Amino acid sequence: MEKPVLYLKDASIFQRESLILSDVTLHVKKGEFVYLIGKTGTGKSSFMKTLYGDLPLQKGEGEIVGYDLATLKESDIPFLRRKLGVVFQDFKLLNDRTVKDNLLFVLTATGWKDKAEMDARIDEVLDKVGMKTKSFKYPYQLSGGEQQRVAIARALLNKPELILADEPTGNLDPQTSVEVMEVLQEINKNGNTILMATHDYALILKYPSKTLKCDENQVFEVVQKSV
Ligand SMILES: Nc1ncnc2c1ncn2[C@@H]1O[C@H](COP(=O)(O)OP(=O)(O)OP(=O)(O)O)[C@@H](O)[C@H]1O
Repeated sequence: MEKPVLYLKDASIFQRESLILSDVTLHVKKGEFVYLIGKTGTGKSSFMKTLYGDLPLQKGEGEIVGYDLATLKESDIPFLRRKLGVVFQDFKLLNDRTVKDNLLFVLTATGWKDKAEMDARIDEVLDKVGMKTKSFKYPYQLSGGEQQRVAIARALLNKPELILADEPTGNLDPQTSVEVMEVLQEINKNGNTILMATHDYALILKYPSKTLKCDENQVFEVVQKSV
């Protein structure tokens, strides 16, 4: 059996001393699209932060893209993040540079050297999200949906083993949310594994997939009907 991209066993998620989620056990396999849902404050962001190394896993077992979360060191975090693509609600693009330069910044920071290879990779990821013709624009010249598509392209640059998307449609109107979701669906069809935190139930109904729910300090899988 192929090793899961992510697994947690009896894991607890804390914010300082407060227990946010306890006894979390789950697997995400290569190629899956998994939703993480739950009301505001139930711990979705804390859960995501633990996965990308922003919060330590203090109790239980966890492995993500080959990294042991319980023994993760500060110095491992940049390497872990290279194997993950993280997408945030507020896009987090650098406003003082163009789309292309936003992506070049990441490639340079992650050790790419060859200019032609960098250009080709940028073209490739922008093409995947339908933004190839806008590489010269500044983020503030783009709509929210376009900015999020650029952020998704940025997440794809280093061919991540897992994409973590924390409320990627949270700042977008319903129509634009669907457009961004179409991009994520397409990427998933091409083999990318995606874990997406959301409270947009309309999207889940439109694009049904495995769904984990945070509630009362627990995470459990729900069947679509009871979402
Ligand atoms: N930096 C922090 N320090 C202490 N407690 C925090 C911190 N961040 C979040 N919390 C608490 O942890 C709990 C879970 O918050 P979290 O942001 O993970 O929830 P969420 O489900 O992602 O909510 P939302 O949908 O509003 O982002 C909340 O009770 C919150 O008050």
